[in-house]
Amino acid sequence: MNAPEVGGAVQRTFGEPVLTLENIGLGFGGVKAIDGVSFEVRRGEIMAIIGPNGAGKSSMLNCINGFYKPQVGTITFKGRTMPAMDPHFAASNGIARTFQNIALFRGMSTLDNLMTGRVLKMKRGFFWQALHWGPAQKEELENRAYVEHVIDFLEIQAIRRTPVGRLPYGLQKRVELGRALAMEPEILLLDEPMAGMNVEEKQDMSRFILEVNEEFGTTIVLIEHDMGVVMDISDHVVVLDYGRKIADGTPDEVRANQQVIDAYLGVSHD
Ligand SMILES: Nc1ncnc2c1ncn2[C@@H]1O[C@H](COP(=O)(O)OP(=O)(O)OP(=O)(O)O)[C@@H](O)[C@H]1O
Repeated sequence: MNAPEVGGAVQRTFGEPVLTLENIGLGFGGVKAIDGVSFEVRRGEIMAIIGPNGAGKSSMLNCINGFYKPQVGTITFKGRTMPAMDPHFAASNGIARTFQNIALFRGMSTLDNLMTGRVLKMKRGFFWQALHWGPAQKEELENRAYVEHVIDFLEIQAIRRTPVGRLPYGLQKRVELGRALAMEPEILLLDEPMAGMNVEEKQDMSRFILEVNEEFGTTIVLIEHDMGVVMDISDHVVVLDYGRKIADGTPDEVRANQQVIDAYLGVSHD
């Protein structure tokens, strides 16, 4: 990745596509949630999917992590071209996800929630874990060390033992990001990471997303309605409207696109 200065703004360029979606079509009964959408996600970029409510953004993330199966099109990931993503293949090959509505274990501590993000990394079976001995103990220590690293990185040391249900909303969102990071993702899917946050919480979350991208080299695909945030942190923006792609480019290109202004940017939304 390099970052030449272009007209004062830093324009980053990226390597090969890490994920390719081609002509994706997904319907629910008579509703076409996604209609012939294609795009590429390049390694190391921060990509945003934007568009009005019901445009198909969450459905798109659900196709990427294998939660939904498109009826049309292909997804290419890790050299495999598939009609639909297999959820286990996605998770075990580094696609992690956060949700629009926080999906944490509310009664469990921050630390324990983050440890659940390590489950796919645990190679030793239940027998060894139960014995808490030998290879299983070593593995647990390694997993714990990685989680501690994530806790330090997200500056949540003070809430490590707090049940997440007792935390304010902004911190719960940060813990959810932490659990996804604990999976050591190659691609991180964030569904409205700033929804419901105040200005200060949004600034913190933006900073963490940029730092995750920078320090862990994680490719990020996010859905977000706050256009200030999207235009500030994204390298690449795809715009959906009624399930169709209406624009695909840099934030500047998308901001200047008349169809995008008419469908989304020019109207009020939250
Ligand atoms: N599981 C489902 N069953 C039936 N219809 C669905 C399902 N998931 C999504 N849809 C429909 O597909 C369309 C696209 O929804 P989707 O949630 O992907 O849009 P979105 O752009 O993420 O919207 P928002 O910004 O409101 O979250 C909508 O008409 C929605 O009602």
